[in-house]
Amino acid sequence: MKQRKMIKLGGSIFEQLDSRYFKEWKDWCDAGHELIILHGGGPALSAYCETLEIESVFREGVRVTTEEVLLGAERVLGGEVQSKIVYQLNRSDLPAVGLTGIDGASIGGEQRQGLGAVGDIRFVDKTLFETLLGAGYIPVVTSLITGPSGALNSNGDTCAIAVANALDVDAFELLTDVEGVRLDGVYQAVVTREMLEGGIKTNEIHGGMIPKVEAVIEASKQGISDVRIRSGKYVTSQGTRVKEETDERITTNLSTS
Ligand SMILES: Nc1ncnc2c1ncn2[C@@H]1O[C@H](COP(=O)(O)OP(=O)(O)O)[C@@H](O)[C@H]1O
Ligand SMILES: CC(=O)N[C@@H](CCC(=O)OP(=O)(O)O)C(=O)O
Repeated sequence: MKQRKMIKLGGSIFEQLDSRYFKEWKDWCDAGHELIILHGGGPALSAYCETLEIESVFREGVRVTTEEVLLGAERVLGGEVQSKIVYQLNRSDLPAVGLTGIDGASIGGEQRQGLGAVGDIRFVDKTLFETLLGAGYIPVVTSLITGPSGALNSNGDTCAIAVANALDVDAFELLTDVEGVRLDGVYQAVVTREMLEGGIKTNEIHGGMIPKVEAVIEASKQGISDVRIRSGKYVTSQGTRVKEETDERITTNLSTS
């Protein structure tokens, strides 16, 4: 049966992504399944800001987005980063189309108070994504969304789970620069939602890992069966899988190479 997978490609990883992922995705698509990619680009945006001597300020992993930072986000996330990803996919025989949440007013929201042009997602209109998927394309989306008076900057992980929910995906995978979620000092192969919530409370899960963990908790609550945070550096990494509530099996092996 045809399955649908959402991959969130972290900005921390896309420059060092294991090229064998393209083969994994090609095999997935060749088997008749569908793929949608949502990408960030936080480090590239911070580098752009540094060049212009704009300070990058984050509050709990969320970038304070002044008007000049927003312009940078449009240039860097929707421009430079996205075209590189789309180019690489096309070159790997994976037909990709780059989009933001402004295209087709596909992702919309409200401005969050106190952080400048940061957007909280209120709706996802899946029409454009479904049209592209139905025509055999891989939508490659970044987390700029439609606000009441222009573009707003959203967190990539939060955006990924919102789109994944709207598209009713079967698998939700976040690729980042670490091999999974570290709890009690160890990268975990399988975790429960309770373990993740505990890790946020104790602060062992912090910074950019917080929106990822919140996204996988939400994915698990929505009943998505295959939910994981995985290293983009090694295609062999199985990462951290969120245990299904009904699944009693515990996997202990965590492989990276
Ligand atoms: N408990 C944790 N386990 C793993 N990584 C963590 C944890 N807490 C914080 N992190 C940090 O989260 C980072 C990944 O988040 P982020 O840099 O935003 O990635 P991305 O650009 O892929 O979205 C890791 O590099 C790591 O430093
Ligand atoms: C509001 C907010 O924080 N937006 C993020 C969007 C990019 C992102 O999420 O990039 P990663 O996937 O690399 O973390 C930012 O400006 O950095």
